[in-house]
Amino acid sequence: ISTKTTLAGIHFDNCLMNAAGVYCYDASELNQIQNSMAGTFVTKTGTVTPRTGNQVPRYRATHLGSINSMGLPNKGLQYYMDYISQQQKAVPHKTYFQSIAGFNLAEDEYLLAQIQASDFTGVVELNLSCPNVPGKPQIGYDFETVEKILTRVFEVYRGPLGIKLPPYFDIVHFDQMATILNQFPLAFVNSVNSIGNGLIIDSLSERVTIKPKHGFGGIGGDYLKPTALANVHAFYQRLKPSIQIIGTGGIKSGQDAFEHILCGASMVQVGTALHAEGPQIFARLTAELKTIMYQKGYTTLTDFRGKLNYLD
Ligand SMILES: O=C(O)c1[nH]c(=O)[nH]c(=O)c1Cl
Repeated sequence: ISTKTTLAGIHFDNCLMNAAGVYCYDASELNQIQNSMAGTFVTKTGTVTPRTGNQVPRYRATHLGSINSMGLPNKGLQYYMDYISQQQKAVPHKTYFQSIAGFNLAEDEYLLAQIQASDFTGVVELNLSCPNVPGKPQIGYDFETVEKILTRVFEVYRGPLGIKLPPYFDIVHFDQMATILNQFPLAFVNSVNSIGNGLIIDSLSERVTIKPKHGFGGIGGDYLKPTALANVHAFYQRLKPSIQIIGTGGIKSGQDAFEHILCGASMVQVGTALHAEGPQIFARLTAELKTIMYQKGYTTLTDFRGKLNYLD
């Protein structure tokens, strides 16, 4: 029984990995993912220059998930490129993901030009969905801008590249986004990022739980799972077969991973639960997923990927 997968024509021994932003801020955290059962890692979204991010407390977990308004704290693209360059030499049989975000089209072009000019042989995840940079809109909800960015991106970048999208909540939005995305040679679409601008309250103290943005922040975990599964399946149904799906949101058990794959995911990313449990979670999730596959008589992910049944 194998949980291996292929994405962008590249083989991964395991379909489980971290979600950008969790356990991937610096070399210490990335080493822990690298030394876990995860199939690979994605870096914290890298920007043109390092960022300290928003004021703490900026992350809070509840028994049902998490809220965060980190504000894109990161070491800057070059730090992550240097780390991946080192890992490509030290552990060459794995392929790594670099998450990036520019604050405008020029920055997107600059980041991609830097990667193109480097020895990077991995996969780029362009984050179009950070909800927590005050004053900056969620690009993923501005369809015209998404199309403009992707047009330029594929004029300048030639390697495998996918995008991280916010969750959508309207069937027509799935249709409109899929129509736009199907124009481009995307390697994948990663659905979903956190549900933007939720609010979790401590009713005892009658206060919000994180400092930035009056307590508003991206929602992850159990709260997010039904939305994540819907976005994974909606895009799986609508996108051309060459654009694969990475499923992110609400994965804390082998069953959750199984459900994302049943909805069409080729790779699954773990955020909130990884933050709570640590990198040993990948051993647990892999074992649980294999047990489910065994019980159902499946030996590979292709036996059930995308084969969700309807009631009609
Ligand atoms: O506040 C953040 O750093 C953040 N937080 C999220 O929940 N998703 C993102 O894409 C980012 Cl960039």
